[in-house]
Amino acid sequence: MLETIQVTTGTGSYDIHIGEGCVTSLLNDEMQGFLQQRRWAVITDEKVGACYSQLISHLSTAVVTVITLPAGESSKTMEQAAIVLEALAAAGITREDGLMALGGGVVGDITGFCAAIYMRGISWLQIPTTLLAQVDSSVGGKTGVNLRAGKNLAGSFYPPSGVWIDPLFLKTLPEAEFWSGCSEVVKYGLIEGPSLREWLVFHWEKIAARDPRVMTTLIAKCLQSKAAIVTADEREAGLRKVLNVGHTAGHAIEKLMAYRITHGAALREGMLLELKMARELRWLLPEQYNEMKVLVERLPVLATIPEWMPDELVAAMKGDKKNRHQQISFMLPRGQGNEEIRFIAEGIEEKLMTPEETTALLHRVASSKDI
Ligand SMILES: O=C(O)C(=O)C[C@@H](O)[C@H](O)[C@H](O)COP(=O)(O)O
Ligand SMILES: [Zn+2]
Repeated sequence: MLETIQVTTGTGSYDIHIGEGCVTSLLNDEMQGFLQQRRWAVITDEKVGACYSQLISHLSTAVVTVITLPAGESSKTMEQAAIVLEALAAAGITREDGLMALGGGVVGDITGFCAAIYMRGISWLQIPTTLLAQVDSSVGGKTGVNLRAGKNLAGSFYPPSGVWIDPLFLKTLPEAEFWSGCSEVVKYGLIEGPSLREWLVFHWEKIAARDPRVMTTLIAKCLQSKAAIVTADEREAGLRKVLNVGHTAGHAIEKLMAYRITHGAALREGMLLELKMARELRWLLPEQYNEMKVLVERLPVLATIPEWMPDELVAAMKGDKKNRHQQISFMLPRGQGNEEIRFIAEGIEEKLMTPEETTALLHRVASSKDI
């Protein structure tokens, strides 16, 4: 059984297919039909390539080359993208062919970036194998690489022509990668409100056990949320910024840790820090803050993160691409009493705080012990 969710944007529309075994069992006729439409260059990484070498060799007769990247965020660079582009040219990939990203978020981001610029743009396909990529980064068309100055600073919006999600890939995912993806899941819980949060709490044990049925529903819930947001605002002019909850602080932590920790490990700490900012501003009632914090804290601590000097955090956040007018931008939850909690881009649209006030708040929150 395949579930299909459509993403429609100004640049066209594409389908996200979710189904147990839709890739790993190679039984799905629709997927086979899709793959026969053109020749493909598969882009993967060392870990996925080693784990799924048989699958890759049987994927399709239309696969003409396999390009394998070193695993991990530290390979999401311009240098690595240049290596991929040269390999595509050497393999004779043309505009009529396509790139197939088989792997996690790093593989997807680099593949999409290369697809956007190779011969000024060729078709590409996402086959995400990690939870993080399945619930988040494979959808929405954000592609890119990191620069020394910060995370995802070079890239483009370049949607794939299709996304095929097989929850059975999660069976072989290392524990740390699994929980990294769960950080993005919890992020949807914060954005979507109490009903998704209650669903997550109720199913937490089954999620932790990677129950395939529950994981399929979970992925669909997250992507229904993301598809609606991206359909309404592909280019992140407004609404889409909500997907960056916890990310201003999270990206700064990743950068300060030289990308040696997972995105989800940093996101967990980033969400806690940003929730705390909202509490300090009294934008959340104590019980609202607690309910959200307790959900984030269900995630295991995935990395020992040093206690950052607030100055270092502020300096790292100053490079965030969401910033405007010297102002660090955060997506903070705001709710009063029984009012629905909504996220606002602090300091930008509503001009709620001056840059100095934001920095002072960050100092207060980052230097207090109970982050
Ligand atoms: O799709 C989006 O939009 C997101 O912000 C999803 C994030 O979870 C993801 O980490 C994204 O890559 C962050 O993008 P950036 O624009 O903040 O670099
Ligand atoms: Zn993210």
